[in-house]
Amino acid sequence: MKLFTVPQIRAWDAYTIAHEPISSLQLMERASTAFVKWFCERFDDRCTINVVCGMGNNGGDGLVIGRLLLQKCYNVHIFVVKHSAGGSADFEANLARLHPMTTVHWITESTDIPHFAQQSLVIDALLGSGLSRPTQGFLAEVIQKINDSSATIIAVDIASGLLADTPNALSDIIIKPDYTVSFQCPKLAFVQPQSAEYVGEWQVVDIGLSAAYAEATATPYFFSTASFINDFKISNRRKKYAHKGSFGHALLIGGSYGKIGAIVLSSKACLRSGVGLLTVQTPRCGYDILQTSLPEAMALPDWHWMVNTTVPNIDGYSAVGIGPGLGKDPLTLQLLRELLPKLTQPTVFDADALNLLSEHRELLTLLPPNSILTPHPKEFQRLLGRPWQDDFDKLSLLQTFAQQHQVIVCLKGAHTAVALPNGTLYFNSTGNPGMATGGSGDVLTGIITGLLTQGIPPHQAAIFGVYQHGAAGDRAAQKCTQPGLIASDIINEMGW
Ligand SMILES: NC(=O)C1=CN([C@@H]2O[C@H](COP(=O)(O)OP(=O)(O)OC[C@H]3O[C@@H](n4cnc5c(N)ncnc54)[C@H](OP(=O)(O)O)[C@@H]3O)[C@@H](O)[C@H]2O)[C@@H](O)CC1
Ligand SMILES: Nc1ncnc2c1ncn2[C@@H]1O[C@H](COP(=O)(O)OP(=O)(O)O)[C@@H](O)[C@H]1O
Ligand SMILES: [K+]
Repeated sequence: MKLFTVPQIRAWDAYTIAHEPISSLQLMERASTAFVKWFCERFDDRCTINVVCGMGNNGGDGLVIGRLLLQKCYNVHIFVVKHSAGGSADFEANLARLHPMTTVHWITESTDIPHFAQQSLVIDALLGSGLSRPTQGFLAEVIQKINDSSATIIAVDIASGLLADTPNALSDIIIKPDYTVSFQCPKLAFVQPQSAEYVGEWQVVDIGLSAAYAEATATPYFFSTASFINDFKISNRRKKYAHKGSFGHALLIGGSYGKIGAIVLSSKACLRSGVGLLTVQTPRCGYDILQTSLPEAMALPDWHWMVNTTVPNIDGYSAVGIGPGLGKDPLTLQLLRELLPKLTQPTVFDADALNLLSEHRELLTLLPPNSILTPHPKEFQRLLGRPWQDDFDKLSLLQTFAQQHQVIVCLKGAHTAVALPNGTLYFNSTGNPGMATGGSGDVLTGIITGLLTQGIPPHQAAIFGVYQHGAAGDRAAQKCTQPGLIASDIINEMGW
């Protein structure tokens, strides 16, 4: 799914209105109907609902939502914050439609702000994507009062005061919703850690904006949904006469004394991704551990007891993964230095392989094009050599890094962002905080190395691998709960 900026979404609305054709008033009705459908599936008519509206089209949505809920016999109170002399045309039209049904409570000064009771619901329709400046005055006071209440808050389209495509100032006063129900496509802010408290649990509802516009409009941002991933057509079917040679031979290099588990986890995940053969280079202290815990893998023990030091003969391997548990010993650095110019096969760099690259930045120029790097935010900061100002700055640095080095970077975390060498970014839709546990990233390295080994092109291996890793994590969390989840559970749930 493509992610669009606010100006693009506005153009998308206008294109749909012109080409469907549909009036903007009807489009508002359609959007609000989609919201109400979502709402009624979750909340019954025993609750008290406060719809708090502004005077733009987001407020217009609020008025329609209020009317539709009244028609469904919900207990609805409608408030309008008078932040400008007149409302948008669609707001005014819907205000007129509401009058025979109920009284609208106008908020014109601080003393008009109601108390929102603990058990009630607040539908936030103050400001949407038309936010043009920070909230102030009694509008900000209303937001503060809603946030201070214990009511359940549901934002219409986007939380009032939250900027969709650019960072907010720390001092901005913004609704902190429990849920955001957004129209047609997620906003960029929804996949940034810094906006988390201003988004809550979010869901996109389809309001039937033009498919032709979406197809024709370019964007660097994508959201990897199930249907998007299915379009890759990466099959889980194996041909009847397939043999182990049909699925490639992976080489994983990693582990050091005390961190052999990391490379074992990667190895297990690599095997489960479907590779024909797997060879694992570990220091000698890892030999018995690997052979015992994973008899399916072949071991290539380094002469050194504690760390990897030897550049293996990489001829014949379909793909390479290096880093989990690797350590940063000077002898291992030497290995990496000598390995880099020899690599002709697709390669994944993770963990200490990335840290060594950060500490010896001249090595970055030796990365083969389309290599896949899988840093967590701290590792990415080390690769950059400097911190970022905010999440949007981070995204732009990520795009630039991928373009400059012609590599694929999977910046891990909730909504892992995969940056391609052409500057596009794919935000992942799967995964859960249960995966914030040691070894989860090692599993990802094994999965992506395994996909590369089977001949899947690097950009697909990265996006698909990240998606499937999160999906396996979601299945694992269903079984073990989020706190109970460990990295091995992700491996046990792998399969596509
Ligand atoms: N057909 C469509 O387009 C559809 C649109 N849809 C809905 O429309 C929403 C976007 O609507 P919108 O563009 O009218 O913007 P919205 O956020 O309601 O506010 C704009 C008003 O607020 C004002 N204002 C801004 N910032 C302010 C501040 N800090 N403090 C005070 N005032 C402030 C601003 O004033 P101005 O900047 O002009 O001075 C203007 O008067 C979108 O999120 C979705 O919910 C859906 O129905 C689907 C169909
Ligand atoms: N809150 C979260 N939501 C979704 N996925 C997460 C979350 N926290 C961590 N993950 C995933 O778990 C993995 C953690 O990787 P990493 O930090 O490298 O762990 P390790 O080094 O212990 O293997 C990443 O793939 C990341 O996307
Ligand atoms: K809103």
